[in-house]
Amino acid sequence: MSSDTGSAKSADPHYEAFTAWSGQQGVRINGVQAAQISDRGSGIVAQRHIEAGEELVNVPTSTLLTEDSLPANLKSKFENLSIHGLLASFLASDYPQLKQYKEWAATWPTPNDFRECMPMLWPQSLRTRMHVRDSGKYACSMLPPAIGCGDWAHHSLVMFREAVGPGLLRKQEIKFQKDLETVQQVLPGISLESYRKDCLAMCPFADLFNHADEGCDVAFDDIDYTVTANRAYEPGEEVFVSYGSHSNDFLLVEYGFVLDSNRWDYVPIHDTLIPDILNHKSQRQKLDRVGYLGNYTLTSDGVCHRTQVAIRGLILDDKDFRRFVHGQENFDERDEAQANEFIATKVLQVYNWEAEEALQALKRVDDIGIQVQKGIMMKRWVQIRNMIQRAHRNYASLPI
Ligand SMILES: C[S@@+](CC[C@H](N)C(=O)[O-])C[C@H]1O[C@@H](n2cnc3c(N)ncnc32)[C@H](O)[C@@H]1O
Repeated sequence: MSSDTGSAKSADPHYEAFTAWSGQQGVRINGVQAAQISDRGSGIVAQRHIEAGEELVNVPTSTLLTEDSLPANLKSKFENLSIHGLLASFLASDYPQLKQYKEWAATWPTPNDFRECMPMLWPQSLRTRMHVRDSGKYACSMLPPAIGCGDWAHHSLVMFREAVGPGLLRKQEIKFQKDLETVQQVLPGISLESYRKDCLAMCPFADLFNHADEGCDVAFDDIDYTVTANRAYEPGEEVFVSYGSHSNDFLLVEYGFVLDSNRWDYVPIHDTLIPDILNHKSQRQKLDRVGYLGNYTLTSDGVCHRTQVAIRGLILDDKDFRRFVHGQENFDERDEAQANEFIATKVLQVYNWEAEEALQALKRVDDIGIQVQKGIMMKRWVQIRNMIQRAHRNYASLPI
């Protein structure tokens, strides 16, 4: 499930039975149906012309599978378990209450679907590689920096690894591991594979909508969950909702796919600023005092304003720095050129080098069992490289 250019065909019989079952639970479905979409499993398509503002799906809140719908004797067994953990324990268990979701469960992703798309389940050969440098061999990440743990291969960053916090994947793994340990103490027989089918709340039928960076309107209260058309749709067209304003790195770690076109996409560039800016106490304090410490990002349009401030902290004297922060800068071409030079060489060239290296290393991965995973990762690195190269045009006259 890796792209947003899929084509639709009718869903298999499981989905017909699930649609009928959803109707029996009180779910109203209007003008849309489940369909199989290449590269993203199932999805929802328009059955007929749909007008903007039409209600497409209405799900009674009482039919959602949430913490509240779990058996009391399951919940009472656990303290400090996340909702994800509780739901996963229920789905992995043999509680008789599970039987009522039989038609729904037949449409859930298989363990193999998870193995293919969720980085948490990818083998080490796709996560880490050894990088040889004059002074030795380093284990570095093949995952994009936002996802991995700061294990960059670039020489300017190797010595600052410790300063880089855990990436999105590591944070997810820490949470997962903590929940799993709690669950295994209480239910020692639980299988890891079934437990991994993780969730927060499950919403019958509406969960079939795939994500786009802009989608239908979703409203939710104590009574119902409704999806309303944000624009007109033609028959056969896929109808999306938005899971949130997420970057592709986040979508990859949490949902197992990246969008081809994502207006919310960015990459964090904190790490690349560590050697020159963030590793120096006085610079950190200076930025902290004005509220500009951390959260530095890059999009195809260039670095964010916070990054510009961080770099000005390095190249301007205190007086000019304060003026810059307050938007009263005395524009000086030399300062601008110095900042551009810093961005082009210290941020973008470093990141571009990392992307090229990771792509080369990924090309060499020839394990036949992980070609889908490799494809997703290469796609993400190519996106990152393109983002860097487009941004670079703003700061240098020659291409990277
Ligand atoms: C809520 S489900 C949507 C229904 C799902 N496609 C299915 O077959 O059951 C979310 C999952 O669908 C897939 N997905 C959603 N939007 C996608 C997209 N734009 N491109 C690729 N996969 C997508 C991802 O695997 C994601 O974890």
